[in-house]
Amino acid sequence: MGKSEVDSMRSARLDIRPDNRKAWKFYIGEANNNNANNESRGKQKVQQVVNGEYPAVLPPNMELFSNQVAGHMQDGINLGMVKSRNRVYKPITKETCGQREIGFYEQLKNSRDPILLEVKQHVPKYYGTEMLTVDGKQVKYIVLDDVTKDFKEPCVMDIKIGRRTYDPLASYEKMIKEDQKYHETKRDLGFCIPGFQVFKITNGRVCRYGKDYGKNLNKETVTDAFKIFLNANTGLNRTLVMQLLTSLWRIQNWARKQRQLRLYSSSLLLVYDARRLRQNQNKQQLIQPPQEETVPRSRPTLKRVNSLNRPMSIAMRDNSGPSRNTFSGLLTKDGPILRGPTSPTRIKQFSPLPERKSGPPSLKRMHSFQNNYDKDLQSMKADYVDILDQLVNTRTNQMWATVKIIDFAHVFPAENCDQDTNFLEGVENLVKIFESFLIETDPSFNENNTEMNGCMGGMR
Ligand SMILES: Nc1ncnc2c1ncn2[C@@H]1O[C@H](COP(=O)(O)OP(=O)(O)OP(=O)(O)O)[C@@H](O)[C@H]1O
Ligand SMILES: O=P(O)(O)O[C@@H]1[C@H](O)[C@H](O)[C@@H](OP(=O)(O)O)[C@H](OP(=O)(O)O)[C@H]1O
Repeated sequence: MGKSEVDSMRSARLDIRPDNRKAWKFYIGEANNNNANNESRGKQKVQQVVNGEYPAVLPPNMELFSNQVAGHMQDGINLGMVKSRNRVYKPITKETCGQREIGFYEQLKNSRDPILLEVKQHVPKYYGTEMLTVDGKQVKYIVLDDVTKDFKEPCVMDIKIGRRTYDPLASYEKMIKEDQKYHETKRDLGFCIPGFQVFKITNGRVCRYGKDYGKNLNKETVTDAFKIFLNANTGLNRTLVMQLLTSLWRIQNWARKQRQLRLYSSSLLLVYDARRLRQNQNKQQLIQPPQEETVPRSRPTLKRVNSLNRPMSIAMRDNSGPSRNTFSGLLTKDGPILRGPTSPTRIKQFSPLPERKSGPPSLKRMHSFQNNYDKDLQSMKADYVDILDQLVNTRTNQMWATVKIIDFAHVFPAENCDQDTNFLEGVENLVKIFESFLIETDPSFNENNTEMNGCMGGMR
């Protein structure tokens, strides 16, 4: 995104004086650091700035959830998410949708079905429902684990999955209304971005981007949105991208297998801790030689990699090679599962805190771009395994980024036992974008990319 675009969006910044009655969902720009985890801040202020800017009269120990980035907010008409300690409370305002969502969580709670047991790992923990008195009215809430609870500076992005975001019972008007929203990204990518917040690692300020920003994105500018979210202005962080991809690959793998659900209008919630990112970046700066620090990581030459068709998802590519041992997209606590010619195999026994013997994976493209590129991806994958090993198999507190599936208000049973392509395609496109970021974080990417640009100009 160019500076002028950022500036023009900044001009849309919302005045956060108490008498301002606009919801922050229209807000784009910087706000005070009103991190909900920062208990020293006044509750009243948090309630004014976030979640629709309408303070609600809440039960004691409850407050508006300041890390809510999308969905229905406290705005004078709708109720927003509230929180208490480590739990968030989602109000049931539409009876049918609410019952459907409760039904889904209850089904997960009681099921022994392997597919449901697997997806349970990717949804927030469910604590049942509770009645609360809000603004003098009795309201039923779904109680969930707050997925931002362990993060000091939670960066949160809501990505609504699917070209189609209405369910089979939607009215004609609802279908039209949904199809008109976030039109370009839904049509071209199968997902849209209704909102996100990011703590800038450079100054600790929180920036929020609402639905109006998301509705104007297209398949090119969506990359800018991700880079803003990932704090990439000082360079994309490889560990961050890898952690998010680890979750995304697992969700993708589940979505490829499952044949029993249709997830309409569900979201993937990407969360990470900017505090940990800052620490990680600082550590990197101490280890890396100074000249590497000055090399810009993101260059305009990324177009080829960012194409939705290329590269194919690494995990998808793996599934297509019957004669090779390849990453299946399935990670277990014992490490990634590889798919061989006959049966799934585990490529290596992971030991805690392994040492990387060689340097980071690199792309080498000397002659044919196509051939070497494919091989490069394969060999890079072996190196990713080392990183995955560190991320997945060691202490969980080393994880400071994850992805959860949320919002099951429009979940339906699958009628013909086939894939939920509407959900799957959105996830796969998202995975491809993050895989392109992973390649971009390869230390030798820029070097090789520059080499390639000399002889491959026509390819872009
Ligand atoms: N378990 C959770 N932990 C942390 N934040 C959450 C959690 N669940 C939801 N949120 C926050 O609340 C927002 C809205 O959640 P959700 O999509 O479930 O609500 P909704 O009102 O049904 O949304 P929509 O208007 O898209 O139907 C999310 O974007 C996210 O910021
Ligand atoms: O992103 P936007 O522009 O806010 O669009 C809203 C979004 O699609 C919600 O998912 C939807 O709620 P449901 O999922 O409950 O249908 C809501 O419908 P609503 O206006 O009927 O509440 C839409 O307005």
